[in-house]
Amino acid sequence: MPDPEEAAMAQTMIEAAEAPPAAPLLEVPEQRPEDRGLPLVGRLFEFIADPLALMRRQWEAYGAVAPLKSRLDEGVMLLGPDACEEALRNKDKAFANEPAWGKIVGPFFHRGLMLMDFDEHHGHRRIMQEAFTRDRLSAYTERMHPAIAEGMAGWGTDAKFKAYPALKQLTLDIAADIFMGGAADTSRKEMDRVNKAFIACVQAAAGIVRADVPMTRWGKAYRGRHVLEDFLRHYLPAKRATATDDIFSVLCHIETEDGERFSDDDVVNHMIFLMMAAHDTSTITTSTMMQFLGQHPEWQERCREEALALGPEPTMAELEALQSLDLVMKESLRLRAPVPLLVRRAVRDTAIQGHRIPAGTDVMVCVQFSHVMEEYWTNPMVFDPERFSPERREDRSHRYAWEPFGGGVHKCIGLYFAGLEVKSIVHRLLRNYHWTVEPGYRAPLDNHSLPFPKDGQPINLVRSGSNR
Ligand code: HEM
Repeated sequence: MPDPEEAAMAQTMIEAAEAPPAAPLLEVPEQRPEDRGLPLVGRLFEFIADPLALMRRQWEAYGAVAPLKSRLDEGVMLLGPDACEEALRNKDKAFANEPAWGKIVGPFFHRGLMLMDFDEHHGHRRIMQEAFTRDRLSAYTERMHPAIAEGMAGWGTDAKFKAYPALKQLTLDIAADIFMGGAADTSRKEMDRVNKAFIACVQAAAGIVRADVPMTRWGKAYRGRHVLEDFLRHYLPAKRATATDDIFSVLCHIETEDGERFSDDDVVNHMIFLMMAAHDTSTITTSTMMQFLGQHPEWQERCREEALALGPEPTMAELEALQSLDLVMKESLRLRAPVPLLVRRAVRDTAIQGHRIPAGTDVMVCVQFSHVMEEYWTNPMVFDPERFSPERREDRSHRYAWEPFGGGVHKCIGLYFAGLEVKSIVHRLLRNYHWTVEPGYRAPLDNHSLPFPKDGQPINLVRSGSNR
């Protein structure tokens, strides 16, 4: 009997010998002089003004693999789901996260899961997976409802309600409970300082001076990181001592089947990253949903009917079965991906879509552009949640046509958590409020870090129920 492994290897060799020779690799197109942008920062300001417009211009000028170079960086933009898929699947392990994300958020979120690579990332992800099992998610959901009810208690009727800052505060309050399990030793004033420290870290992504210089975004973030570390280390011994169902305690106690656990440093680093990863993304998604529901009363009513059919504190399974809300969430994530672009660095020579990508190249995986390409979506700029319905499933036009949570080994580990949090918030809003937004309103986005509405996203909010 031939050894099956040897037989398979022989078969592979025969196939390789018979395969037509690989086509020679193309070079990434030369950047046109008019696309050089400003000295040093290149096209940064063009990106900040309108990322999608820049992505579109690049696609039209160069196609799926577009040069984006400045005096400091050798970059390539990947446009369209084929190119994005190749980079995110990372078949030959040529792309690393740490050197790319590290340049943007590194000192403040170092050793967070997204900033780890290859075997180390795999090891940490296996442990962290234990914090996101269905049982755990179900426990977080139960805890979330009272935190949301309390956070929303102060909201009243207001013709110019600023939805974005209110939701940001709400998701911070939820995080204090679900992630931290409360912070009994910390006064309200001290907690505000911690929140500010956290926000300083998040905002560092848009810093132009990338060093510890006082008063700059990075300077503030360096100090912020210290505040966060001190805060978490203060509570660490108590969290290690007693297992509770907040994420901080869970990270202290989880272990894999092989008995692997997080060290104290790991717990602190993962906590800081997790809070960052969960916070702005969920806030942006919720506020986008509020905008579209305010502009499309028929959808708001449809979602409200489903919300009223359930109690005020639905279980995880009930939330997952809210069909209309799910369609609205997917469509909102499509039109405004909270993370519009992912970054990688080639750590060895590789190729994307037949183009040579030398080691050292920074690549930008342009998720948001895939979401609005006419090749994959009908009337892509129109809010049409039904496109995700079982009859249409436009997102199936390509495996990476809709990729708000990324793909490959770094795909968002919190995507189910995010769905539960966002839906729990909107569920309660639908039961207690009606709201409208001007049909022609377009949120003026600040794109320095993740895209948020600069005007706070005013809505006309009318209270219609009493914490039901
Ligand atoms: C709507 C909300 C969210 C969106 C759109 C989102 C999006 C993403 C994306 C695009 C990535 C991939 C980054 C990359 O490949 O470079 C990612 C990774 C990650 N996300 Fe989320 N996220 C959301 C909510 C959350 C929440 C609620 C948590 C935690 C509770 C979380 C934790 C993480 C972590 C830990 C990673 C790194 C995973 C890894 O590298 O293995 N995210 N997220």
